[in-house]
Amino acid sequence: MSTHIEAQTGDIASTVLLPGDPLRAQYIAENFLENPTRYNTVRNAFGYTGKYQGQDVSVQATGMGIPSISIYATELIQEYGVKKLLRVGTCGGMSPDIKVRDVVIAQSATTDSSIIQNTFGSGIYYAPTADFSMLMAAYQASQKLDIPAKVGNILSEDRFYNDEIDRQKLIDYGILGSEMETAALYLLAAKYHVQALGVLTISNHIMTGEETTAQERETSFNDMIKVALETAISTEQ
Ligand SMILES: O=P(O)(O)O[C@H]1O[C@H](CO)[C@@H](O)[C@H]1O
Ligand SMILES: O=c1cc[nH]c(=O)[nH]1
Repeated sequence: MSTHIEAQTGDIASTVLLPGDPLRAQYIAENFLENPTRYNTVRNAFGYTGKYQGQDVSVQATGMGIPSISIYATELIQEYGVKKLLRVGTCGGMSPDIKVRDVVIAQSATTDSSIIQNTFGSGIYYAPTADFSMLMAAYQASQKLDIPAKVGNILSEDRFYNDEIDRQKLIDYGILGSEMETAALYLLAAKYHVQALGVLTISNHIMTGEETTAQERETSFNDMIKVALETAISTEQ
């Protein structure tokens, strides 16, 4: 048992999918995993372990934002020996090349969070980066499944409501979209020498105001989940 997860040692697989939303964790467990068992209800941050294609996979809700995912990622790695962490989250499109329902694989995660400065001090602008073997596996999985995926730099923003940020400049420098956790996940994976990747689905477009319907969200969420699960099992030792 860790501070925020009530699982026993061995209850959590070495590969874990990480949605922000606890109900998405439940949806993934109930619709994609065989024989899922729930190992965590602390704070309703549901966690499940089941089998996908015969291999153990867990799914743990992380909540919203860098402070919250940092708690779950740290406890999963340090207390439960998790080695592969796959965020499955929603993302607001920013680039004109990105459309709602697209799947985005986060090659790197720019951030306005103070975690970089708090970790390295001033003067170092560390670039949180995905694990290359997982990135490659996710891209190959998306091709195999015929789910087009865009790969690139995303923004992990500290604030959902943020009027001050210069979004156009970030778009000009190649940022595809904005979410709120991946930079911390990549930073912690580097710190603890484990592997991490963010696979995201574009739920809305921040610049155009376009939204997805509930049905479209379900389909595009399923695409993201399939890519993440295929990545989980293809990179399992
Ligand atoms: O859909 P999830 O995984 O929660 O991710 C995105 O949605 C939340 C904001 O609505 C933030 O957590 C953001 O990163
Ligand atoms: O952080 C997020 C996630 C989804 N959509 C947004 O606009 N922002």
